[in-house]
Order: sequence, then structure tokens, then C-alpha cells
Amino acid sequence: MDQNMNMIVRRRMACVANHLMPAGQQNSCISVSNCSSPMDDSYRRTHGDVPSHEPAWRTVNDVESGKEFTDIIYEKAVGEGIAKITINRPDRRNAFRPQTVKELMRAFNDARDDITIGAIIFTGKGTQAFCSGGDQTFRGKNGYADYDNFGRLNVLDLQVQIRRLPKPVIAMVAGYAVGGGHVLHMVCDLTIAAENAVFGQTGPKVGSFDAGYGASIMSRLVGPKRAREMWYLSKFYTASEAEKMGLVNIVVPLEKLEQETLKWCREILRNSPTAIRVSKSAINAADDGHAGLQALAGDATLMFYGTEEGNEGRSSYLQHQKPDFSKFPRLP
Ligand SMILES: CC(C)(COP(=O)(O)OP(=O)(O)OC[C@H]1O[C@@H](n2cnc3c(N)ncnc32)[C@H](O)[C@@H]1OP(=O)(O)O)[C@@H](O)C(=O)NCCC(=O)NCCSC(=O)CCC(=O)c1ccccc1C(=O)O
Repeated sequence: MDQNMNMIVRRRMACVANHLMPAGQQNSCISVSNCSSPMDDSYRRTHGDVPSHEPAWRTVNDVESGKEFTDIIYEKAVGEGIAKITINRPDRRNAFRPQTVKELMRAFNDARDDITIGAIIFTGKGTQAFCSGGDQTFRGKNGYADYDNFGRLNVLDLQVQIRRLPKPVIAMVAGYAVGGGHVLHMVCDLTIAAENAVFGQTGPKVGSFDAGYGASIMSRLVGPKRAREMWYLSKFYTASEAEKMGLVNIVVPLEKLEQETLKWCREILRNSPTAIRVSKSAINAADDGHAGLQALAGDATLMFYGTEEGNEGRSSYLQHQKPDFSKFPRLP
């Protein structure tokens, strides 16, 4: 065995041994993303390493006003399939008001419809907070003041939009992800956290709760006992505690947060978009009931429309002819 091979085998064995250790005793400097499996090595020989350059970000305007957004920053990486949506209210720890949520929904909608985009980063401006939930200064007697001062919980529509969006949404969390901001990171597909990230629910302390995704998705992620603890006690958890609880995918030093998140996005972008789309809807399907099945089934119909068999029906109808489905195999 030459020296190089020897080193690779030893590194791999250390890596496997590390993953077999109980969570608390793992060596944190050997992160999953640094591990290389035999499959990784063979893949890498063909595809090369994931690029690590700084992207050139282009700011995207609000379609509604034609100007830059006020509460968020919406960017796309030039020549890459990555969009970045940033809550831009750092002096409020990126708390959202109804206007923020409306802008977020327009940006997520654009990223969904843009066929060049394959991964969406969701983050907060600065290093102190991802999002601190609903802006309490906008909370009237009926909830968050919206049209004619009528309380409306429009963040729930945003949660559903992220959950159903057929592309991965990756929460990039530095600082606080608390209250409704914690629910927002939970509905994302993946969470990359900086070492300074802090997670938790605050609702019971300020007279609020999220009995929808905030309860059910959390319970799936951390288990019902921990979910009860998070809601009943409203404690805060460090990034490493959150990682052990299954709330986040990886914890990295703050200065590496964006670099690591981009690496995950670029890795995703090298894979089949349809496989990722269907995996997302399949993973959500059982939990999301009829709505989940509808999303998964919609993916099946979308793919079927692209087949010869699907087009036989369409073209025959348009030509006023009988379709000939007999030429298609009845697959076992
Ligand atoms: C996030 C903190 C722990 C950060 O603490 P710290 O770093 O010490 O900073 P502060 O000095 O506290 O904050 C700086 C500055 O920001 C203001 N601020 C921070 N968070 C908010 C906020 N959420 N609303 C309004 N303002 C905020 C803070 O007042 C300071 O301002 P100054 O003028 O400088 O004093 C800490 O800030 C903190 O605990 N914040 C509150 C967290 C919180 O309780 N959030 C609300 C939870 S409830 C919620 O989000 C419900 C909304 C929701 O999603 C929902 C879900 C389900 C159904 C319905 C709904 C719905 O829409 O209601």
C-alpha cells in the first residue's frame, strides 16, 4: 500500500470510528461534510471537488414596486443556481412584521418560478440573529396589524410556502433563531448553524404559541418529550445542543457559515433536480396528509406528462383521433 493510500485508509477508519461514538463524545473537528467515503472518492474522481469560490451576488428587485425590497434582501448568485433571501431588520434582531412576510413570500415565489435556481438560502442580516419571530411592536390586540389594522397571521402562509416549495430551502443561522424565527428555520429543509447560534421558542413568555408546524414539525425533529420541554419551559439551546437534538444539520465556526452553506448548495446542485424535488415531497408526504400526497402525486403527474404515453393522449385528443395506448408496455 503506498503512503497516500495508507493515509486515506487511516483517515477513513478514524472517521468511521468517530461516527460510531456516542453523539456527545464525537470529535467535532471531524464533521460529516469532511468525511470521505469510498463512494465520495469515486464520485470526486469524475466530478472534482465542490467549488469554493465567492459567488457574485446580484440583487433582485421587488416585482411589486420595481425597487429594492425594504425589509429583505433578495439576491441570486451570478451563473449559479443559488438564491439568497435575507431578513434585513438587524436592529430588531430580524423580527418580522407583516410587510417582511409579504416580501419574503414574493421572493420565495420568484425563486420557485426561476428555473435556473436549484437551492435557496434563507438567512438574517448580521451575525446576531437569524430571526427573533414576530415583531411585538406590530402586535395589536388582534395579532399582527395588517390591512386596516386587522390582525392576520401571514407567517403561516410563508411556512406552508417553504414546506411545499419544490426546491431545497437551507436556513443559514447565525445568532438567535427564536420564537416564530425558530419555526421558520424548522420548516426549512436543512439548517446550517454558526457556533454562536441560539435556538428556542419564546411564545409562552410573550403570550403566543404555534400549534401548527411549530408544534408538529418540532415534535418530529426532536421527539415529543423534547418538544414539550422546548414549549413548556421556553429555554434557549446552544448550536451544539441543537445539533444533538436533531434541529440542525451541522455547526460551523461563524466565519465559515456562508462558505459551508454554499458548499452544501453546490453539492445539491450537482445532483438530479427531479430526484431532489421528489425526495422533498416524499419526505413530507406522510406528515402533511392530503396536502403532502397531493404534492408528491403532482410530481408524478408532472413527470408523466413528459412521457410518450402521456403525449399519446394529448396529441390524439387534439387531432380528434383515438389514442393508441396498446403500444405502451404494461410494466410489471
Ligand atoms: C432575540 C433576543 C433574545 C435577543 O436579545 P439581545 O441580543 O439581548 O437583544 P435585545 O436588546 O433584546 O434586542 C435588540 C432590539 O431588538 C428588539 N427586538 C428583538 N426581538 C424583537 C421582537 N420579536 N419584536 C420586536 N422587537 C424585538 C428589542 O426590543 C431591542 O430593541 P431596542 O429598541 O433596542 O430595545 C431578544 O431580543 C428577545 O427575546 N426577543 C423577543 C423574542 C420573542 O419573544 N419573539 C416573539 C415570539 S412570538 C412569535 O414570534 C409569534 C409569531 C408567529 O410566528 C406565529 C406563529 C403561529 C401562529 C401565529 C403566529 C403569528 O403570526 O402570531
